[in-house]
Amino acid sequence: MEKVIEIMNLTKSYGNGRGIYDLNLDIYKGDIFGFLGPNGAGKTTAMKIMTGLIRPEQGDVRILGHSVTEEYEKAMAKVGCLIEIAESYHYLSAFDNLRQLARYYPGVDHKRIDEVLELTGMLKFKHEKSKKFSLGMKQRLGLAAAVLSRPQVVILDEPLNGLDVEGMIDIRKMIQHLAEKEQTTFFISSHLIHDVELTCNRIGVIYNGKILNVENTQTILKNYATLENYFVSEVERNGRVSSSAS
Ligand SMILES: Nc1ncnc2c1ncn2[C@@H]1O[C@H](COP(=O)(O)OP(=O)(O)OP(=O)(O)O)[C@@H](O)[C@H]1O
Repeated sequence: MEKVIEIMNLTKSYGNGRGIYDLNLDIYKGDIFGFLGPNGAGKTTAMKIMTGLIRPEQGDVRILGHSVTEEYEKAMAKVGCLIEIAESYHYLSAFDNLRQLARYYPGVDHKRIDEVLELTGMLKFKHEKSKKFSLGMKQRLGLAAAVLSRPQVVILDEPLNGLDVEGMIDIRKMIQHLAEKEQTTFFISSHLIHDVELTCNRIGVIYNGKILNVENTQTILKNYATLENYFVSEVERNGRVSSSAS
């Protein structure tokens, strides 16, 4: 199986002693990988390093064979991402926001813009200015932007932030559609245990800055019936639960 993302010995500690410690993960082509952990576990820290927003103290990340710390542009060439806030030009419509972005990608035409607006449930708001959008609509537009260029790898930090139930279902369908039809590999962080169970085919549990385990979703459900049972069991095996993913 082709390794698309390799996270090797990744370490970053903040002044307060928190952070991530010696993270190791391999993500394979076509994976919808769920990076599951409670608040403060270290998910955003790892993903900021993966997308070059902060530098690690130790270790590295390779995406499609290129080091993020040494060959940043090559590593990110085929990556779409949404980390923390979904930014947009407030005085432009959803369509015009994506048209601006499309200028950087020669293969992206108006048909593709409509396609990603449809996939994210935003087609009906195509001509509305983003300043009028709710948090969930901004998030959907951010997700449309992340997949616009048909990236081979998509890195999403808490993609369901601000989304209602319909939004969660739309985005889950979009992720599964792109993984199947465009062989896109997804790396998705979340503390929403139920959604990770329904969306992801492999799951890594991160807790207090350390990876506890990585397992196929099918195997987890076969052995533990629910992802929640597995999560609690993994956390208890590695130390008591002091907070829980919900
Ligand atoms: N800039 C910073 N300075 C100091 N501590 C930080 C900084 N950024 C994060 N931390 C700490 O590092 C730990 C990991 O934070 P991180 O944001 O990576 O967690 P997370 O898993 O993404 O959490 P959440 O689900 O709440 O977004 C937390 O304990 C947090 O308080």
